[in-house]
Amino acid sequence: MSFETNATVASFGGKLLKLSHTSSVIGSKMNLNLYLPPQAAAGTKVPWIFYLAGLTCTGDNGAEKGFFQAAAAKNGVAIVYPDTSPRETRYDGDDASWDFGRAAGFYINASKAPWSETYKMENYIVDELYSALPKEFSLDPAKVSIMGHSMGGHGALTLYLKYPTKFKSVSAFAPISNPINCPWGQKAFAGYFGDDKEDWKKHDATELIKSFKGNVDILIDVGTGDNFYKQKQLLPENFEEAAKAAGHTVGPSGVNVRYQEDYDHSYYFISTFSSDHVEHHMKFLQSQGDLIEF
Ligand SMILES: N[C@@H](CCC(=O)N[C@@H](CSC=O)C(=O)NCC(=O)O)C(=O)O
Repeated sequence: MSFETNATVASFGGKLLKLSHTSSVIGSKMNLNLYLPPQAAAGTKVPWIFYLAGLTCTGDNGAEKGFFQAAAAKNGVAIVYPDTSPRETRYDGDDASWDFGRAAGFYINASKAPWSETYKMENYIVDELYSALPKEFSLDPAKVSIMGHSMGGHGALTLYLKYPTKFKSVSAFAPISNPINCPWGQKAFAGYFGDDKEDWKKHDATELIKSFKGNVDILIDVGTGDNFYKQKQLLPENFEEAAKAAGHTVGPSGVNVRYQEDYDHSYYFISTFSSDHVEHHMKFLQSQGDLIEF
């Protein structure tokens, strides 16, 4: 597979590539952004982090408003910003609401028709992009981490917990932490999987942490002024409680949920803490080359 580079934008000494490709998993064209830090220019294979965006987003939201590039350039790490759903194949009702269908792919492989034909964002991330990107760009195939926001935070947590050997570390901003028990998740899972709630549990971070045996050094930030948190769409406490009951450490160096006073759900919140998240991942992704200060 090859990626087409539609634009190259200079950013913090590195380059943001606006890419498209024909996805064999999704079955149509997909767009994404890839930030390559200055250290990648010399051909050094740098570590990289997926940033999974939330409902209504494309790969542009995080790249334009997350402020990840400053910390990524300093630490010599690349950031991949995929899209949030298939775009070209259209189904009845895919635009009927902003929390299901287009731009709401939930990073799962749908099992219910018609979504099951193309809504395979899980395989798109963990198989296709995971293996194709390092073949074409200066990325180390063995040093990959994952983070995300809201629906993308659910994606990051669940993909890490499902595929712990693929990702060195995970973090999340305001993640949907227990989708089977919140309105967003219940709507999406009923639509993409049908009514078997036992099946839903396989895609729920709070359920997955109960039987997870690996490393749980997970950074999560949640704003106390986040309206979606107040409306109980995020439920981070359920994730903490399940982790604790399963014997995992809750707190620094464990499941570390930081409740950030007054912050909301927006990219003002994400950009405030984005460098903390890059630094968190760098504990697990050995830094390449010297730090660069801007
Ligand atoms: N249209 C909605 C608000 C949608 C929204 O807030 N989306 C968030 C992610 S929510 C969970 O996944 C987002 O990241 N938006 C893009 C942005 O750039 O802020 C409404 O009307 O409430």
